[in-house]
Amino acid sequence: MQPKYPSDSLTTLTDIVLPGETNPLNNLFGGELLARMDRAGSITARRHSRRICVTASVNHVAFNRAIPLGSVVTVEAKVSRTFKTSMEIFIDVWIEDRETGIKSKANEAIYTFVAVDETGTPVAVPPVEPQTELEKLRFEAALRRKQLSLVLAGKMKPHEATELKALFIE
Ligand SMILES: CC(=O)SCCNC(=O)CCNC(=O)[C@H](O)C(C)(C)COP(=O)(O)OP(=O)(O)OC[C@H]1O[C@@H](n2cnc3c(N)ncnc32)[C@H](O)[C@@H]1OP(=O)(O)O
Repeated sequence: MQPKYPSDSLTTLTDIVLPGETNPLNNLFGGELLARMDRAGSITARRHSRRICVTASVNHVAFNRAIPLGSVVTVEAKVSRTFKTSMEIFIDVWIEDRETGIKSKANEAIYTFVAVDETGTPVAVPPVEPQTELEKLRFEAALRRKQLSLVLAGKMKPHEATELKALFIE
């Protein structure tokens, strides 16, 4: 299969935070942000693979900054690495200052999607070729994140997670 660039399937969703989407502190509810990230990530996975894609795992989420009511929130989803049938999608979340328009990073997350056929059976996806320095860094680290996710899900034995183990051995 022909490799694709991360920019080929980049998805950017911009939306405002409405009163029904906030917690008692008037900040964006975490579950609402997870849903927005899942939507953006699944569109990226579908654009990359041109297949039906399902969320296999949420590997990491960092709610670093609260997002206040009325904020304009941009969710950016990019393929960071592909394996056989799965795709790691990196999500960056930005909020935009109302007066200056300057965007600052609020949160990030890493999701895994799997491409499937009409019966739900996993199918192969095209490789991804990172271009920028950040894309290359995220690509390099993705295998150990996959191994960690599989170990935590009980789908890989810890001793098989060679890339992950190498992190802890000088
Ligand atoms: C967009 C949405 O919200 S969809 C709705 C929510 N999601 C769902 O309903 C998905 C339900 N789950 C499923 O359908 C299945 O468990 C699947 C398709 C995700 C995986 O099916 P499995 O039978 O486990 O297939 P299999 O073992 O071949 O794994 C398929 C790939 O997923 C990867 N995978 C499975 N679980 C995980 C996990 N927890 N973390 C990382 N990767 C995983 C496997 O490593 C494999 O990757 P590879 O082919 O690239 O090496």
